[in-house]
Amino acid sequence: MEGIKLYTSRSIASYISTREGETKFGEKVNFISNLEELKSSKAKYVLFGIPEDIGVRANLGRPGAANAWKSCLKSLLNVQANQYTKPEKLVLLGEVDCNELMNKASNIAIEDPNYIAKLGDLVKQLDTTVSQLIQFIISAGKIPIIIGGGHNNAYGNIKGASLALKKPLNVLNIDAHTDLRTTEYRHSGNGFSFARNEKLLGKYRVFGLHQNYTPQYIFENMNTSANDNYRLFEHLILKSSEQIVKAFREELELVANEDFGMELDCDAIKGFPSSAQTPSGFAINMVRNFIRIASEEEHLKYLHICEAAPTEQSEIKVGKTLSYLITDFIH
Ligand SMILES: N=CN[C@@H](CCC(=O)O)C(=O)O
Repeated sequence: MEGIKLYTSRSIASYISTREGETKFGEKVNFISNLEELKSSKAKYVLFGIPEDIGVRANLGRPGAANAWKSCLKSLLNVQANQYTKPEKLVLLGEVDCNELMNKASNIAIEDPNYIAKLGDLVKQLDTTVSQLIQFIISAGKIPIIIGGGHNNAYGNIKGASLALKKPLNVLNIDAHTDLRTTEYRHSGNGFSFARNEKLLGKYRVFGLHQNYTPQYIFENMNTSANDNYRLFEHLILKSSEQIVKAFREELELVANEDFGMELDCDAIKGFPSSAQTPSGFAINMVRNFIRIASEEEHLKYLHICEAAPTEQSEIKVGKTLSYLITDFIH
């Protein structure tokens, strides 16, 4: 398959700070030298990154999501390998090679009247690689964990999973936004619209949607849709932690009786460095609960965490948060 950079223990060695008497996550994680090896691997989960923010730029958002994967790796590989973190359950696959597409995106002048359309074409090319990779991993009987990148990659995830399973896929999305925008061009705000139009998406639920950032036409479409629905963050604000967890479990029940994908847009997390950062949202620890609860579902087919956009100052916070979420998921 083209467009994938596979990692080896050597290629990531410089990220690991070893310590005598201790074993780090990066020293115990599994690697593969070609994709076919996944089929015989004992690991249940396959982790890879998509270091791009082309879809975010095409959606006029704040770039930076391209750096989330590197921040994640730097932290994750230095987590302790112990009875709780379980690196042996994971294949560290590598990354979708986004260099060429990112360079092309940077060479499009923002004054170009077709700026967004041209970025959208690049997002479509990325969609092809992401969907092929997801289809391959799920067909091999593994659960992909995808670290974005923009939320545009939800489309590739859903398409790949749907092709592997030969049916539309349910999705639960923890997100401040629906990403059901109109479909003139591909970008990070319309991955679910494209998946819906192409009949790849089954039931779609958005958990923690922010009323301030959802256009009225999207509310109207969702209110009349048999398959799309949402729970507003504003309806959860006054609830206790137990009630919020209960609400999450209720949402999960609505999708998890069939195969489903789990999406987490980091802009749902309060004050988190992300493409559409907001001061209001779920606490990190609450999101850790959500991921752990979801991970127990037998029909869960993938986890996608996207739109984290670290700066130099916030790199450690982002990397550690993503690492917690990954280890919570594979525990
Ligand atoms: N994936 C993010 N989608 C949001 C972005 C909002 C923003 O950048 O402000 C959306 O299109 O609504």
